[in-house]
Amino acid sequence: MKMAAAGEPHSSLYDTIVVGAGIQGSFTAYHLAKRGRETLLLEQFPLPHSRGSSHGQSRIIRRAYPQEHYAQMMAESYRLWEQLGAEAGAPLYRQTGLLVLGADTNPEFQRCCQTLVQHRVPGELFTAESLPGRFPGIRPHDGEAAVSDRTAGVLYADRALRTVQDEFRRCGGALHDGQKVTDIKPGVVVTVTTTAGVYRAKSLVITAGPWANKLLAPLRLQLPLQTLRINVCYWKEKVPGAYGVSAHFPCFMAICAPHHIYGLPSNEYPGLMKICYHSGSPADPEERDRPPEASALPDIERLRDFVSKYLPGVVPEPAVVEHCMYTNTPDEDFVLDRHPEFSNIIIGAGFSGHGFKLAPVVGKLLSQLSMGEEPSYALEPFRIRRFPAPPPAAP
Ligand SMILES: Cc1cc2nc3c(=O)[nH]c(=O)nc-3n(C[C@H](O)[C@H](O)[C@H](O)COP(=O)(O)OP(=O)(O)OC[C@H]3O[C@@H](n4cnc5c(N)ncnc54)[C@H](O)[C@@H]3O)c2cc1C
Ligand SMILES: O=C(O)[C@@H]1CCCC=N1
Repeated sequence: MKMAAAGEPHSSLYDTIVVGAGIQGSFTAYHLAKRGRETLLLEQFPLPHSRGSSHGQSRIIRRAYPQEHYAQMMAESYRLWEQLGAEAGAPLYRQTGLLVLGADTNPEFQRCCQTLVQHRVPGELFTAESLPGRFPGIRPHDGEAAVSDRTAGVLYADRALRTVQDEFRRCGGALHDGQKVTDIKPGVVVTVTTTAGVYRAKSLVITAGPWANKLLAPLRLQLPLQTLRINVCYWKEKVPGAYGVSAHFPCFMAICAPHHIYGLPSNEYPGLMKICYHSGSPADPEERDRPPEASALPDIERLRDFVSKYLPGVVPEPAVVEHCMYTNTPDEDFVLDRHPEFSNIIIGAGFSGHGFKLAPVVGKLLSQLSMGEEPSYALEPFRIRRFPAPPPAAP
C-alpha cells in the first residue's frame, strides 16, 4: 500500500476521502483502511474537540430497541466493539445492564420487550411492585413496568473515538485534522479543497454531523435535518456511589412524552449520575456556545421533576451541565445513502442522538457503499428518498 507521511503532500489519487472525524467518519475510515483502501480522513478542528456530537466520556450501548432494524444491527455492533477493544488492548465498554421504563400499555415499551425476546437478549420483566425490590433506587409509578437488557452498558466514548482513529492510522490511513473542507467538486474523481490543500479521490464519504447540510448545499442537496443543542446534565447522589457502577446500578431509558429521559450510573464524575433529556433547543453548530434564552430550557425543568419523582436518592438540581449536538431527522432514523445525483458521494447523517453504539456497523455500511459493494443490511429505513421532496425554490 502506498503511504504518505503525516503532513506530506499527497499528489496522487486516494480511493476514498472521508469528511468529518466524529465517531461515524472515523469508523468508516477504519473499515476502509482495514480493507486496504487508501483513505484520507479530514477533520476541521484540531483533535480531540468538543464541538460536535462524539465527545464526552460515556454513551449507552443497548440491544433494547423498539425498531427491529436497529436491534438486528446491534448484534454485529457489539462484536465489532469487542474486536476493536481487543485490537487496541483496551476495553471500550462496561456492562451495566439497562432498564427500559414505561407504562406497561405503551406501544414503544411493548415493542422493546418484543425485540428483546425475539433476539433472545437476556433480561427480566418487572412490575411497578417488583422493581424496587431489585433496584431500590428507582421508584416507578402505578401502571408502569420495566424490562431489563442485561447486555447493555456504557461505552467509554472519548477512549473509543481515540482508539478507532489510532487503529485507522495503524492500518495505513491518513488523518489530517485542523483542515476544514471548503469546497467539493463532484465527478468521476472528486476534488476536495480544504483550508490547507487540495485532494482527489475516487469516492467521498460525508459524515459531518451537525454541519452536514452546510457541506451538502453546494452539492444541490438539503436534508430535513434539525440541529439541537443538548444539555448534558450530571446530578449529585445523596449517598455517593448509591447509583454507581460499583453498586451495579444500571443505565435506564424512561419512555416519556414528548421525549425520553435516560440515565447512566455514576462513574465518570464520582458521586454524579448522568441524567439527560433526549432533546434540546434548535441551534446552528456555529452558535453552539451561545446559551439559549432561559425560557427555552424546559428540558432541565422536566429533568428536575423526573429526578424528584423517580430517583429519591438523587438531588433534583443539576450539579454540572455540559453540551453536545444532536442532528435529528423527522423520523429519527439515520441517513445512510448515496447522493441522488453523484453516486460516488456517500452520506452518513442524521444520527438523531442514538448513533454512537451503532457506529461500527454504520462505518461498515458507509465503507461498503463507497466501495460499490452490496451493503450487508437492507438500507430502506435510511434512504434519502423516504423524505418528501422539498418544494421548488421560488422563481
Ligand atoms: C448528549 C449526547 C448523548 C448521546 N448519547 C448517546 C448514547 O447514549 N448512545 C448512543 O448510541 N448515541 C448517543 N448519542 C449520539 C451519538 O453521540 C451521535 O449520534 C454520534 O456521535 C454522531 O457522530 P457523527 O460522527 O455523525 O457526528 P460528529 O461527532 O459531530 O462528527 C462530525 C465531524 O465532522 C466534522 N466536520 C464538519 N464539517 C466539516 C468540514 N467542513 N470539514 C472537515 N470536518 C468537518 C466536525 O468537526 C465533526 O468532528 C448522544 C449524543 C449526544 C450529543
Ligand atoms: O441511544 C441511547 O441509548 C441514548 C439513550 C436513549 C435516548 C438516546 N440516546
